[in-house]
Amino acid sequence: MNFNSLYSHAKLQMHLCMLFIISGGTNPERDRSIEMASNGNGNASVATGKGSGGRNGLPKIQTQKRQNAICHDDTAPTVKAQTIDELHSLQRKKSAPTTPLDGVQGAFANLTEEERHKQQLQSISASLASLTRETGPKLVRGDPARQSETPRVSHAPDHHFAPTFSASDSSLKFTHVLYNLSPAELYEQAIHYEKGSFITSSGALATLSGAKTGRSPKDKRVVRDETTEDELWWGKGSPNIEMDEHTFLVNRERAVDYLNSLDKVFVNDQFLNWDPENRIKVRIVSARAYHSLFMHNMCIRPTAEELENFGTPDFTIYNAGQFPCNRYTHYMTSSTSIDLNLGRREMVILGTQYAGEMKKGLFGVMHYLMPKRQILSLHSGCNMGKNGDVALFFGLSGTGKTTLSTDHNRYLIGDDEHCWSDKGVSNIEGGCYAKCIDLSREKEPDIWNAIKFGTVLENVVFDEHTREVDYLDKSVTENTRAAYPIEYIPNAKIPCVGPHPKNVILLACDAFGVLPPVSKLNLAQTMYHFISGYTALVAGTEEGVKEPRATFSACFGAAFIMLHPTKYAAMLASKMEKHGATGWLVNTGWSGGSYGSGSRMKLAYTRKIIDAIHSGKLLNANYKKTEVFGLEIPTEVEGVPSEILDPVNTWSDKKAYKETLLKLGGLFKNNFEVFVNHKIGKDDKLTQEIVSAGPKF
Ligand SMILES: Nc1ncnc2c1ncn2[C@@H]1O[C@H](COP(=O)(O)OP(=O)(O)OP(=O)(O)O)[C@@H](O)[C@H]1O
Ligand SMILES: O=C([O-])CC(=O)C(=O)O
Ligand SMILES: [Ca+2]
Ligand SMILES: [Mn+2]
Repeated sequence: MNFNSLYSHAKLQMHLCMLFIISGGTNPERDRSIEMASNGNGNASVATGKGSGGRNGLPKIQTQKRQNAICHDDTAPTVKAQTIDELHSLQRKKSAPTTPLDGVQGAFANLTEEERHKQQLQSISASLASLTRETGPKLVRGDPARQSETPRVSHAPDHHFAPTFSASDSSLKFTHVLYNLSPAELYEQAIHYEKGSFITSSGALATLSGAKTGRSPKDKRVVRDETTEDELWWGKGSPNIEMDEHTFLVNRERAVDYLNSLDKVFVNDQFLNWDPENRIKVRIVSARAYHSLFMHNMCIRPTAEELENFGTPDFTIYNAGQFPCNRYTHYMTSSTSIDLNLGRREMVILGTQYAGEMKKGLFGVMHYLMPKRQILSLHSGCNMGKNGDVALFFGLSGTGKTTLSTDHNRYLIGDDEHCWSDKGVSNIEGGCYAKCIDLSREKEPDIWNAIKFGTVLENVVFDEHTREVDYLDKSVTENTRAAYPIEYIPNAKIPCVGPHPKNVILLACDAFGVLPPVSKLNLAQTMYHFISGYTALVAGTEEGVKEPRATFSACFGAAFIMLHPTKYAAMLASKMEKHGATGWLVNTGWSGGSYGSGSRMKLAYTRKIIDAIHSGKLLNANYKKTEVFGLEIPTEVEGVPSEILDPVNTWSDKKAYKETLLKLGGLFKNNFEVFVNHKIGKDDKLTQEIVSAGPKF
C-alpha cells in the first residue's frame, strides 16, 4: 500500500466514524471500524441489518436530550484505560521469546525470563568491563528516554551489576543497553538522536557515515604476538600493519571508556557463516543506531530462540567510531585506528564511523579462522542456477560482484563473502552491501526494489521534501551504499549455502580497455589472475579526464587476507581441480579505448556473457588466443556483438591499443615479481605453470 492509499484509507476510516456518530447508524462496516477503534472491546456493535439515516440524503443530526442534559462522549465505547499513559501502554504488546521455557537448552535452560535477561546483561557487562577496574559497568535494558513507557526496562535492583562500593563517578552511573533492537526501533533511535538520518520515499533509512565514506586500510592494525608472528602474513604487501598487545589494550580502554560514558549503547548478538558447523557468534557494541541497523542487516540474524541461548560471543567489536584515537598513543598515525586482536578475539574501532569497517573487519577474522579449519574464505559473490550449478564472482570493489550475483534468473547465495568447505559453499553474511552510484530501476531492478523499509542507505543525496533519492548525485561521495538483509532479494537462497562451484568468474574493471570482455582460463591462468587480483578504476572525475590506475590486490581482496596469498591460492587450486570448476576472466570495464575515449562495457552485454557461462554454452564455443596475455576468447556469444569480443576491433587507433596492452602487461609482470619465488601447493610444477601463465612479450 502506498502513502496515498494509506492516507485515503485513514481518511475513509475517520469519515465512517463520523458518519456513525452523526447518524447513530448500524451499518456493519461501521461497527467494525468502531470495534477496531475501541481496541476489540466491541460493546459498540448494536444490532445489524436495518440502517437508519443516511440512505435518503444527509443523515439527521440527533439532538435528543439526554439525562441531566449533560452531553456524554460515549457514542463509542471507552478503551480499557483510565489515563493517557495507560492508553499508550495498551498500544504495545510485550514481546516474548517464541520458545517455551522448557524448550530452551544449554546454559540458559530452566531459567526464568528475568534470569535470562540478567545473564544477558551480565555477559554484556563483562564485554564492556574495563581491564583496570574490577567490574563491568552497571547496565539496564532499554532506552533511557523511554523508561516509563518501555515494558522491557526493569527497575529491579538485581538487573544491574556493580561493586558494593563505588570508587569512581563512572561506576556510579548506569549505561542503558539497547539489545538487538528491531529495524523499526532502530529507525526511531536514528531519527530521534542522529543528525543526518531521514526516511527516504521508498522507506529506507538514509544516513551519513561522517568524515569517512570508505574504509581506511592504512589505519588497520593487527596485534603481533607469539602466535600471530608465525601464522600471519607480515611485511611488504601485507595488509596487516602491526601493533603490540599493550597498545591494543590502550585503545580498547579508550573505546570502552567512551562507550561506558554514554547514556546508552547498542549491542547486537549475531552470527557469521550459514554453515552451521562453522558458525561464529559475534557481538557488536556500538554507539549509533546506524551501526546497529547496518550490522543487523549484514550479519546473520538469530531467531528469538537462538538469541535466548546465545551465551558468550566468539568475537566482539567495540565500535567507538565517533571518538578519535590518541595521537600520543604508540603506532597511531592519524585519528583513526581499526585494531584487531586475534588472541583476545576483539576488534576496536576509533575515529571512523564508516560501517564497512565492521563488515570487512569480521571478514578478516574469517580469513584467519576458516583456513585453520581447511575452509577457504573468499571475497566473492555467489549464486546458483535452477539446476544447482554454483558460480563464484571474484573481483575488487566496484567490479560487479553484487551487480552480477544478483541475477533474476538465479538464486542468490551471497554478494561479497563466502566460505568453500568440503561440503560446498556458504555465505558468511546475512545481507548485501550494494554500490548505488548511478543505480537505475531498469538495469538493476532487484537491488532497486531492495531499497525499502529496513535498508540502510549511506551517504546518498535526496530531495528534502519528496525524499526521492538522486542516485546520480556524488556530492557526499561516489561510494554511496545500500545495506539490506539478503531476503530483500526475491530469489535469495535461504539458508545461504550451495554445492561445490562449477564456474569461478574473475571480474576486472579494466579502465585501460584492453582486456577482452570474456576469456576462458586454464587452472594455471586462473591462479595467475587470482593472485594478481587486477582491476583499474578511474580515480576522481572532478578534475577532468584522468589516467586509469591499475590496482593489484592479491586474491581480489588483499586488504582482508591474513595469511600469505599463496595459502589461499593453493586451496583454491586444489578445490577447483577436485571439483572440476572452470575459471573465467570477465572485463566489466572499458571497451573501444581506455577511460576517456572508450566507454564502460554495457551491463546488458556483461549479463549475456555471464548467462552463457552459466548455461554451459560458452564452455564449448570456438576460441582463439590473444597476443601478450595469451587469453582464450570466444568468437561468438549469444546477444553480444561479435566484434567487441576481441578488444583490438573496438579501438580505432591500433597502435595506441598495442601500446596500452604492453603497458598493462608490464604492470602485471612487475606486480607478480614478489610471488615468483613462492611455492604454491604441493609441488613446484603448479608454481612454474602459474608463473608462466602471465603475459608474454
Ligand atoms: N558491465 C558492467 N558489469 C558490472 N557492473 C557494471 C557494468 N557497468 C556498470 N556497472 C556498475 O558497476 C558497479 C559494480 O558494483 P558492485 O556493487 O557490483 O561492486 P562489487 O564488486 O560488489 O564491489 P564491493 O566489493 O565494493 O561491494 C555497479 O554500480 C554497476 O551498476
Ligand atoms: O568494504 C567496503 O567498504 C566495500 C566493499 O565491499 C569492498 O571494498 O570490497
Ligand atoms: Ca558488493
Ligand atoms: Mn566487497
